[in-house]
Amino acid sequence: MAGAGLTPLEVLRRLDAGPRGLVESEAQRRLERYGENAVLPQRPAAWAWRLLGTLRDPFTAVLLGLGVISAVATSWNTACVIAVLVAVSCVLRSAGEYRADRSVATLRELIATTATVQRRAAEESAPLVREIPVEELVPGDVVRLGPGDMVPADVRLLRADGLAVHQAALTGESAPVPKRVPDTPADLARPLFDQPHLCFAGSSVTAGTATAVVTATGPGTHFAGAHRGVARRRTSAFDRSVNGISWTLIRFMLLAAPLVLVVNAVVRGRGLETLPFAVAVAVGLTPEMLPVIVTTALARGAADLARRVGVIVKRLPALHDMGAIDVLCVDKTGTLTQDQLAVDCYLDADGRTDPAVLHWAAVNSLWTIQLADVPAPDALDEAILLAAESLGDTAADSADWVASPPARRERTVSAVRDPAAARATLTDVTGIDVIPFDPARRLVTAVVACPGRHGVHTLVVKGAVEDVVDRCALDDETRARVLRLAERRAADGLRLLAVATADRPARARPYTPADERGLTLLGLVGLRDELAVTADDALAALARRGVDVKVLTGDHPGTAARVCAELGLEPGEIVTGEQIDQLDDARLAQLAADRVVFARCTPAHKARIVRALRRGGHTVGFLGDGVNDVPAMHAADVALCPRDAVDITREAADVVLADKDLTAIDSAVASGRRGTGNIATYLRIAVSSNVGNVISMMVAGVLLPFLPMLPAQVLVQNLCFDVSQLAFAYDRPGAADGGRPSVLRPYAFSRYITVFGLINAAADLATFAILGLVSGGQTAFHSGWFTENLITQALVMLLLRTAPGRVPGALRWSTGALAAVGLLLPLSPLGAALGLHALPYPYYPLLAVVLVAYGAALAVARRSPLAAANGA
Ligand SMILES: Nc1ncnc2c1ncn2[C@@H]1O[C@H](COP(=O)(O)OP(=O)(O)OP(=O)(O)O)[C@@H](O)[C@H]1O
Ligand SMILES: [Mg+2]
Repeated sequence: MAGAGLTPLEVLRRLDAGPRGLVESEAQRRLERYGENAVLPQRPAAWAWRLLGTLRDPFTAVLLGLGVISAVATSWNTACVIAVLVAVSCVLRSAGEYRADRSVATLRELIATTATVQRRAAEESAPLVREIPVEELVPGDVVRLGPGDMVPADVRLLRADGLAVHQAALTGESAPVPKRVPDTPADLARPLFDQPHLCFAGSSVTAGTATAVVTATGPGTHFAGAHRGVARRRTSAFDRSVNGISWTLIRFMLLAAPLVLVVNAVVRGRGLETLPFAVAVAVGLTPEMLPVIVTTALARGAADLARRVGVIVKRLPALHDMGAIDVLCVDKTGTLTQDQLAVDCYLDADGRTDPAVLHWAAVNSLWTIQLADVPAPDALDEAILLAAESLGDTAADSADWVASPPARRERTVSAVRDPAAARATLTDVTGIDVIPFDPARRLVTAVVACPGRHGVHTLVVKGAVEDVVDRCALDDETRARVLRLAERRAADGLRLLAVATADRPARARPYTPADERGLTLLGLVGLRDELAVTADDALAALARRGVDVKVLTGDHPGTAARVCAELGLEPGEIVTGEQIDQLDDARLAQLAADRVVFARCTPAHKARIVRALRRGGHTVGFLGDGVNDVPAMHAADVALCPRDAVDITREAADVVLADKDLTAIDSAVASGRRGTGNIATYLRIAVSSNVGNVISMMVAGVLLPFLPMLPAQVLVQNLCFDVSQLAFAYDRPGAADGGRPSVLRPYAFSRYITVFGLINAAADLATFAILGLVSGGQTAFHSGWFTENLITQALVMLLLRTAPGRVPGALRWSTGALAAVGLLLPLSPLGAALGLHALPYPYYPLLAVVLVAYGAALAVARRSPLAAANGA
């Protein structure tokens, strides 16, 4: 890190920067030099880079390998055709990706994380403070930090005021660490992350403000260093299916080519002259358009989602995974509910209304917000303060804690019907310390000094009922009574908090969770949260699609059950975090699959449940909005969040819902399934006909005294197939495909391609027989087979798509063109160049007979159980 032991001025000088900020033109130069400030650099926008990026997939690598072999064997025709194939594939893919990027770009801006930077228009201009996308930060930039910001790069503080940062992503330490500009030169003996004047990318500001100079950006940051080479997430559903099948095919192809060589050598005594032919067969067997189809199908889906329902797909494979999910786990507040809480009741331990309970809850809320300097006040604390205000507590005036939307304010005021209970104002008490909320402890404690009580500190604790009650000095009977009361109110759908206090001798030492003991219980505060408007429709739609919804919440089991019931989701028996702790992974996997609601979950529980479900063979999505959902989001196949989720949650999400509407999830699932359906159709059809062709080429190679097709012919035919099959990216898969999760199942897939590959080979062999009858010559044989192959391919494309009914335009055109090329190319000069020529007339009616028989065989086989589980 630049300048750990230097004074701020020395650091600025080293970075060739000043406290007034960089000049814009210089910042631009540095951006070009250092690149974007992104840990995983965004896909470069330049065309050349895009094209290079598309060379990385396995099929292209295999094709290039085969091209090199052909060039070495001086088979220039083959090498040229392969080069054309690679070029077509790369151009089409990058065009698809580019279109997809463009369509989400505007939406992406809505959710972009920004940094507050201080820059100057020219050398002598006054500094201007403005927001820029984090990616545009450069070393030497002067940035401002405030509560809730992600630290945008590695920075060195120039000024700091009460700054505390959360650096768990770097150190695993969950408590915020204070940061300041030291008066004396820094103590270099301390570990880097403990240096008080340095903050690092990957951490977030929990309190205070600062001005700092950027010392390193993007790949140069410590965060990037720590995460280099570490996969961000485990293999997703996409990797498992599409990539899995790709590799199976590549292995198959690598076997087939040597087999062709060996068979020809053994049976016909041919030597290395069959090498170009073997290479061509290998190329023919590769579904090299798969990456193009995948990109085009998914990019079209993503663009359509962005335009129609405001869904941002951050990485394309996530859309495939959306189509594959069969379980969607959701957090409750802010997803199923609106997170617009309003106080409904405040009760003492006996269930009687007691304003003192609300008062102390408000003391806790006020000082939590003030002292912990939380980024954005919790909706829960806002609601409590508003309710207290309407009771006469003057919190809102004296402490500008938050500006609330008027609608929320009104609802709260009308909910509190006891204005006579005005109490001592909140600000009479003075905040001393706070032990911030922690989703594992489920408590927050404010330590305050009350007027007129010298030498006494009062701990005010509020949190989940069970956790607060556990820390109170209560007899068993009272304890049971309070828990029963909580259960009754939770069953009404209220979100409940218990409030307790304790007096302690005043002290200077900071307070810790160990002090939260021997409390006096005051009572409960109940809050109501409206259900999200479209949540019930969304759940019903997902159920129709065969996606199980599970609720993973930190809330009370009763509250969770009630919310589910109101949304039409049968809650069944509820599992609690405590029960989860008793289970080993296997039992948890079983339980997680069977049950619907999991309450009192810590972030770790949520992640464990997701992992258990995945281990049980499910493809899992997780929709969450809070910091406490991030571990589960990382564990899931695909992570979703609403647009107003906190920065780091949006960071973790693959799919962001820009509108409040949860039914957008259903659209995303449908779109994912459509994309996957098209990919599956392509794979089934392309691979089964390729397999058929290889079988017939092997057989023909053995039977004939000449090569059954010249290498260039194999490749041109393959190029025609590939181009026509691109139409599948635009197909509408059958309605049935939308009703269940779309996963490519390798076993069903292999069976399918074997059956249809054999039918295809049978048609080819029938053609050979006819060709043998009509004319025996090598050129006639090549031409006849070429025509037959292209037409059968067009037939297969029409007959084996999953969707019944109308054939979309793109497919009609491409199959028509394919058949026309098959019939006409041998008649053209280009055909002559490839060694093809017109066929004798008697051939055509015979060919028609073969084609009709082939079409009938396909139609029958399609209805058989062999094609039923068709691999998608
Ligand atoms: N600001 C707060 N002060 C005190 N207690 C809180 C606060 N926020 C949450 N709690 C308690 O902690 C529990 C867990 O809350 P948390 O927000 O971690 O759970 P969650 O899983 O996000 O819940 P949800 O599904 O409702 O979003 C809540 O049920 C509540 O009892
Ligand atoms: Mg939550």
